Amino acid sequence: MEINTLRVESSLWIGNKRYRAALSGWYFSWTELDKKNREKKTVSVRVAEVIGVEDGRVEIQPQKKVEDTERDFTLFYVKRSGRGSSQGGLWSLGRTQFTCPSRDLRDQWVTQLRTALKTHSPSRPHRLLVFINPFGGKKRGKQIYHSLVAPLFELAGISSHVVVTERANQARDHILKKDLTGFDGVVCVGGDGMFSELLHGVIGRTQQEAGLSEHDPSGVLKPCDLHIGIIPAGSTDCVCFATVGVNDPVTSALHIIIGDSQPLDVCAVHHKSSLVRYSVSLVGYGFYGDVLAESERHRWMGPLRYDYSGCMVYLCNQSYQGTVQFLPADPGLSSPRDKTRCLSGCRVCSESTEKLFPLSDSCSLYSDKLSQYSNQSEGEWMSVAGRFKCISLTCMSSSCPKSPLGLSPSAHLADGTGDLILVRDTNPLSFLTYLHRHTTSQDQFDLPFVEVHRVKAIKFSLPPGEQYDEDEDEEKMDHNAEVEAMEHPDTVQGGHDYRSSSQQHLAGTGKERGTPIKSSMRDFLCGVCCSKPPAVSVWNCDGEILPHIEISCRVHGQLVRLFARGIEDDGRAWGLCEDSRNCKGRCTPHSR
Ligand SMILES: Nc1ncnc2c1ncn2[C@@H]1O[C@H](COP(=O)(O)OP(=O)(O)OP(=O)(O)O)[C@@H](O)[C@H]1O
Repeated sequence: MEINTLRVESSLWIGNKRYRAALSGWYFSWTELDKKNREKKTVSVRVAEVIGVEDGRVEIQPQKKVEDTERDFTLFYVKRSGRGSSQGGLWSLGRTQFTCPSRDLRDQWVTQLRTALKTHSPSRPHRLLVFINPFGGKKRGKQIYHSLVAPLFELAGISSHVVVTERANQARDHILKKDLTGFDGVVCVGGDGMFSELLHGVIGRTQQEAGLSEHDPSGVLKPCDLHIGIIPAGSTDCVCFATVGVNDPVTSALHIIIGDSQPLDVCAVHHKSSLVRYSVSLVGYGFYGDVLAESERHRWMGPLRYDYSGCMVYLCNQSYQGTVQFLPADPGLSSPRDKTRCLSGCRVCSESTEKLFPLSDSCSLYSDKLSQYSNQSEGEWMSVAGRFKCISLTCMSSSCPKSPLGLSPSAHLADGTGDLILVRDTNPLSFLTYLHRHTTSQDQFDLPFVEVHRVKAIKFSLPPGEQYDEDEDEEKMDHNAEVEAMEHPDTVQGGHDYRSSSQQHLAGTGKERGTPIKSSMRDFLCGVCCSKPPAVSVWNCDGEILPHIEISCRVHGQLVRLFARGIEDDGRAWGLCEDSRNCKGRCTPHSR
């Protein structure tokens, strides 16, 4: 065996087959040899994707079994198992047992592989703070973590501190208030609601420590160091799907272990001068707000409630008046209709990093950076007024299993912009065409009543003279919450109320609401049976109803980092890119 810093090579056996194994640079590979020493098939594993190397013959599933045979070692690594299927980004744990000619050689291989791992994969987490929502999705959070994820963390030498939540917002409060020294990241086992708790905790904590206010709508926020990991176990896992490409606990655990890092834009939503919420996927008014408000009344239906409510709200055929002002993003960088996809290693996003943080050198820590627009000139605001079926702002494609290309197929995860989609009032059939196109590969923006803009910020206001009395409604809302508590004491009990638990957490405002569904807005379905349709809708902010209608939103480029790498291009779904100016082989054109 030749050992130097560049290359390690020797014969190894897998079962009774002989291989030539080599560790060189970034790869460990083994090539099968026949009796005449001719090379057959080669398997190559990136060192950065090796999960662990163990002495002996080791199994970890269904439970850990170690047979400490002295000439064997076992390699665990990331295996891409979904190629060519609908599960493009699916990863599993690969395991290969090697037999060496001698014990000495076995020890040398194990040492060299472990050293290579440290050298080529320096940003792996060592200690994680894990929050499990025991009630999320099908209530399998604890089981998913302990049976699928914890054994992988143990194998990779990651120590984790686990908190099983007992109330809504416990994870957010823990991150905001407790000592987090020594943790390299926070992980949630749950759905989008749990992710949102971690998002608010991590952003709030970072701003607190930097002495920055979150309430100034045009303020600068500091990007967060602490990475967020998502183990999908909710009824809606859209953020996981949009950043990993698949909702699978093992795939997400493997991304966390190898220390993948995906920056993510975050939209801060303000009402006047106070922060309402942060969003990473959808801030939507009209149809999407109404569907959420309606679905809250049918929680007992489980995930089916969204389909049911979608049909009901569609039948109501509502539209709403308002004025949307927006600050366009630089059209020279990218456009929502350039037919590219933001995939792993996206060039538009990496070029945006230099633009977002021009003063920091690429090696410096994110903690030294402040998010964009701190001192850039803002550009000119534009304005569109009218009657809309829906108004949506999304910071990512918002793809999900039901809509594989998403709300805005060419949106980017980390370019500091969001896509504003305005769907003007139209007849029910045309609106159905718009909705249906989200489930196919047809262009939903290629319709005369739809416009889409890539933006840095937006403001929404009601028409002059039709200002909505939010204060009065808030009073009604509080009153309603009290009435509801009296009528249903079993469902509205302090912190243990699961039904109301997925509601508003207003980071930093100190204001938490009993129920966010405003009394006068609840009746929007009356359009079906009575003649007076409601004048206003509600905002759906990543699956939560906002307590305000007149809001402003600003996109903060790359404000947080996830343990993910974006959707990997499996060369199947999107075809090949040849000359698109923006993608250069990274953002490939989608199949339209
Ligand atoms: N122990 C708990 N009891 C009640 N609520 C909790 C608890 N832990 C977390 N929550 C809240 O539950 C909400 C929903 O959780 P999560 O997103 O994990 O599941 P989900 O099934 O996808 O939710 P939803 O159906 O609302 O999309 C979150 O907003 C979170 O704040």
